[in-house]
Amino acid sequence: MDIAIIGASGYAGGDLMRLIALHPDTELTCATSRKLDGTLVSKDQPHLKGFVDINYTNPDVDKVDADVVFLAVPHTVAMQYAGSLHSRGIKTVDLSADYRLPQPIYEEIYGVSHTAYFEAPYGIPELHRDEVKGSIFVANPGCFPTGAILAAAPVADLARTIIYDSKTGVSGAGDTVSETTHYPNVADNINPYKWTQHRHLPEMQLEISRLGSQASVHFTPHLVPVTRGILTTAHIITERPVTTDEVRRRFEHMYRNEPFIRLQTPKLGHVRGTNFCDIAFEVEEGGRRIVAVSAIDNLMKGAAGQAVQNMNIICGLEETTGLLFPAATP
Ligand SMILES: NC(=O)C1=CN([C@@H]2O[C@H](COP(=O)(O)OP(=O)(O)OC[C@H]3O[C@@H](n4cnc5c(N)ncnc54)[C@H](OP(=O)(O)O)[C@@H]3O)[C@@H](O)[C@H]2O)C=CC1
Ligand SMILES: CC(=O)N[C@@H](CCC(=O)OP(=O)(O)O)C(=O)O
Repeated sequence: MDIAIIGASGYAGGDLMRLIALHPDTELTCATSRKLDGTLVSKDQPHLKGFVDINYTNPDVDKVDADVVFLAVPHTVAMQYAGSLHSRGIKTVDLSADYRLPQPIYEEIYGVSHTAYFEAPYGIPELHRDEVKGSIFVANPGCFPTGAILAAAPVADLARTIIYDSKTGVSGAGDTVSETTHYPNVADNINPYKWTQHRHLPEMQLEISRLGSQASVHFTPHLVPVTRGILTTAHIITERPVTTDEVRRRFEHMYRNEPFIRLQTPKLGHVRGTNFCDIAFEVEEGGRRIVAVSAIDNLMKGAAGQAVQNMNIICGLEETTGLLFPAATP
């Protein structure tokens, strides 16, 4: 299958190229960057030398001819491309936020009018596999929501309140340097940000309610001095006392056939560079609080890895193709 990546020079685009190069059924035929138009990809991303030997091109979406297109451009930009791809029936996985939310919520949170809205499945395959399967356009979820939703999903309907506390690596901010991501401001530091109103909160709220839960959902992210990874601690306050056995049964049942969910102590080093989401939980004495923790790589299960998982599904391939490998650790 021919693959085009719009926004290939970014962090998510870079990981997509790595995965597409190793995938047995795909060939990268188009990798776009406006700033690097005409440059050999491996000159910009030397780790891909020997794996990707095409030049970046300027994006011209009406001329994109591929079996699958990945949109790895910022939110509000993806919608400029999505309408044309959708109407031409080209299979697309959008890594931006442009199709993750109902239009009115999107417009309120992102402060823009949506110019090419249509409904798309929310691409967490573990929760929406059948919808993804029947679609040609998938909204790949946000990185924080992926880890947060998977941590609480098996017990969401038991919850009265869910409080998410996440620690994220700096690559989540993309490859643009800002004061927040400047090395001396990140190193040896932990910085909370958007304490109560992060733009990913509505994604979490919506998915938790789709799981049959009335819980109120809260979220605070922290920037930590690592490059990749998100560790999320979910404090799940329950409506009634629960037991460890009951909670264990729920986690084991929901994730019994999921190749990318591993029920084991979550550590960033064990998922780095991979599409795995590691999850563990503990029930507080008295059974009124479940502490569930997840670890993902924000650029993999949080972006490019999950996008390839979704591509495999919409293309009728084995879901794990090109994605089953362990982390390099330590
Ligand atoms: N980083 C992460 O952990 C995650 C990122 N995402 C999402 O994936 C997408 C890409 O993120 P990330 O790789 O971090 O971002 P980067 O800033 O690292 O890369 C953005 C890419 O988009 C291109 N681009 C930017 N503006 C435009 C434009 N107006 N038209 C065409 N191309 C454009 C850039 O190249 P050029 O400017 O040269 O054209 C570059 O290739 C975003 O929507 C992001 O929110 C999702 C989950 C996690
Ligand atoms: C560290 C950092 O800045 N992280 C980003 C989220 C990562 C991301 O890319 O968000 P999407 O998945 O919606 O694209 C943030 O907090 O806004």
